[in-house]
Amino acid sequence: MSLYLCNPHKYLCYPSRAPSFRIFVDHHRPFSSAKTHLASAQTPITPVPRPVTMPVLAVPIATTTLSAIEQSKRLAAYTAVDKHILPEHKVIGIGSGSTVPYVVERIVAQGRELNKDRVFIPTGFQSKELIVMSNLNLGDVDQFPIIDVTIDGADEVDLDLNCIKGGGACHLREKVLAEAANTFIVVADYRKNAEYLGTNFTPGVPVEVVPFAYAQVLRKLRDILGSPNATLRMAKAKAGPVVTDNSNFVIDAPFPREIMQNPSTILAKIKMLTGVVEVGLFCDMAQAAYFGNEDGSVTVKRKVESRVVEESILPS
Ligand SMILES: O=C[C@H](O)[C@H](O)[C@H](O)COP(=O)(O)O
Repeated sequence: MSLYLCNPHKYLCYPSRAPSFRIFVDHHRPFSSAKTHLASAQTPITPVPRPVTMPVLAVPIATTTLSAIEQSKRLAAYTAVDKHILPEHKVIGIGSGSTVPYVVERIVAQGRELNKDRVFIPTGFQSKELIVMSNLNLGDVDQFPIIDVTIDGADEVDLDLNCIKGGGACHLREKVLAEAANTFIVVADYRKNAEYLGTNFTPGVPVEVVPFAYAQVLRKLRDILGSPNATLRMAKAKAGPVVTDNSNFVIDAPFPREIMQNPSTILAKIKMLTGVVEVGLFCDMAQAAYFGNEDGSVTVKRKVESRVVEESILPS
């Protein structure tokens, strides 16, 4: 079998290893409806032009002087890519948020030769655009259900590497890609490195719900599960609620410290509410978290035989 990944900008097709038929990956369809086309080995390769001309390699990172927080995000992202995105890794999950553009920037810097045989799986609209605009090969998790490494941001990470995610409402796809990955790595600035979840990130646990069930889920979160201030997340520049990439709503449910000390317990309870699609608590999923610090060092927390060890990488 040959895998041909059509590059949307240069219209090149890259063959993979096993010969017998070709799979064409159409970069221009929304990833949710991406289709794989089978063709005989003799079929000519037909490029699919992007309907709108977009700049190549336009990873949206400010070129002006970076703030301390942005530098910390970049430091974490660069260090994690250097340690975990190795030449043998061919299927790579790309998370969402403001730290992830630095991940993509560092991957692009590994060079065309390494990246031409790789496929990158997005966790949402933002990361799909990042991948396409960086001239990397786009795939989806239904085509590549086993991912070598997924790197993603987090809203907060606790002592045991449990995470709150979903501040950008991407946690459903993010969790699927984290689960699909042999290695799931988190990158963040120093503000996200906490003892308990909910310490600095106070809006609460993001809960994706199907729209028609939101009122019932909200009521149960408030009255039964102990989050009296749970609220439906409202959009900033649109009247009405935030609508996710999967056409759902998001409830933010803050819980008191005693509940957040056992995130997997509350995760299971929320997940059992009918109408809940996914919960932004990632328990026991990350193998390592990289936190960029203001002094230029990186704090690394990683799992070693089910224990979490912490080390510091000092600025060179
Ligand atoms: O839904 C959004 C994601 O979970 C993000 O990865 C998370 O919000 C962290 O984003 P940032 O890197 O911007 O802090």
